[in-house]
Amino acid sequence: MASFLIIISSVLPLFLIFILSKFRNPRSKLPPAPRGLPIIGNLHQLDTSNLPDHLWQLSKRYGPLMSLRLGSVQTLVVSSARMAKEVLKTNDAIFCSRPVLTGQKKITYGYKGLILTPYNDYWREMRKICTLHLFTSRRVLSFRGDREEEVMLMINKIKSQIVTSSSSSSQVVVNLNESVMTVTSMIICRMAFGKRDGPEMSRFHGLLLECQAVLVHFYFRDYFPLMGWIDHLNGSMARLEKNFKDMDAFYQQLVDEHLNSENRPKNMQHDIIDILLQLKNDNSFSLDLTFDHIKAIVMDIFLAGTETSASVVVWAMTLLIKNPKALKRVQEEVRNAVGNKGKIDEDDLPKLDYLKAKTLVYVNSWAIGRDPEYWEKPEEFEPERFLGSSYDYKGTEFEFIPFGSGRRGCPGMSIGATTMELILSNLLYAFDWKLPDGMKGEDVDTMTTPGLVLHKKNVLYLVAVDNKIDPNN
Ligand code: HEM
Repeated sequence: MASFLIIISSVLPLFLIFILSKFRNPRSKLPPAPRGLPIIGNLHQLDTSNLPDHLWQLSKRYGPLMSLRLGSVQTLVVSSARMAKEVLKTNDAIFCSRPVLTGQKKITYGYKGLILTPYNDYWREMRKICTLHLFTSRRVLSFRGDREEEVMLMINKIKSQIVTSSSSSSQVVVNLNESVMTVTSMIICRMAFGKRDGPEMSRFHGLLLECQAVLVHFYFRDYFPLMGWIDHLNGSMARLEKNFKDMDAFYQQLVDEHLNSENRPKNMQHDIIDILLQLKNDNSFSLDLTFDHIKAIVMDIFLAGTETSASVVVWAMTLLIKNPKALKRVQEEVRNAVGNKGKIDEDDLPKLDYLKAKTLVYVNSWAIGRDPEYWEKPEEFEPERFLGSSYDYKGTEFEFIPFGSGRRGCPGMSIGATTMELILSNLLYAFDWKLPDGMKGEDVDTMTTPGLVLHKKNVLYLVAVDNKIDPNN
């Protein structure tokens, strides 16, 4: 049996969607399901404009374990903490694999990475390599300077826009999605290959966006095996091939630069490509690391690490601007914690209890996070519920699993959590935030777009008002 967490969602640890074997026994008993059509099953019934909400509504009718048929693929949808525990803990070994899908197979060099790789001996060895060498606390700490520097660059950029804008009121409208996405991808670029600037980097960001699109694209062959020819006819396969070739050429160039690194000072040779090249030379694992493995892991880190953290911050700002009381409280906390220091650094984060309770609450907004068996007033934005409570997000409490759980749980949790807290706290520290003229809190929507990460559908534009604290203090 294969399983797959379709939505690596920083925002909505909501529905665990598991794809069962395409070749299951047709007489086996499946959980309740909406009635589907021959051949396409339930595909036509899925409202992808807000899939989590739609699945949640369906789960109220068909139960916390519901089955859906997507073409020839039988799928289970898990929508309660109790069922999540059954799947992720009791039956973790059965459900921790991933399905083989066209876009993912191609982009991951035939599953040479970690995230999308089916559960097998290869995955186990790869997970060991990553856990022992890429995601240790020492390694997370070694990238601290990169994170802090990039966050301050973002804050300074917004400040400079305020200065250069013609407005006399020290404020500017900020596209939060863009600002936050830029800072998270710069942090990951520096971690992964030690640089952030240059014309090839802006091309890379375009390629990465296209890569995410081809990954979640609907390929007929995945759901209707006899109709794979349509993927050629409609250009999907050519588009996938092109993106793979472009990404591969970009990564190969980086690997080559790292191999010819006489010009790079030794103390700068600590990015992920350096580490992987070193491991390749050491030859101390049962699998022979090739350049394709290295490129697949770098790909994973981009796919797993960029949009997740960015999306969390955008959702957090969305909920805060809709809840002025919570916004005021969290800003007071952040500013009281550091006074006039000028910025929040990573040493300050442990002091920010309310900020953490806030970043916890938004990941808690759908299905499992709305399970009335576990949560009082589950749909209300109440960061206070996490204050002084023992909830953590490490996957041991099944009513709350933003980073997944079990053997496939997120190994980048610590990097992800630190990055999002650092960005959010500095945005709240440096600026007062308000809605653009004429808008009210209720006008800010919470619609989502489906994908590897569940993003806010419409861009969040907010007005940043300079709080006159000098970040370069
Ligand atoms: C707020 C940020 C993040 C969130 C919410 C998040 C969430 C998740 C989730 C839900 C999973 C799937 C777990 C499962 O299948 O049970 C996952 C897997 C993964 N994440 Fe993260 N993640 C974040 C940041 C990061 C970062 C920064 C990195 C790396 C630098 C990373 C690397 C990975 C990898 C490699 C996997 C695959 C693990 C495997 O399949 O064995 N994540 N993440």
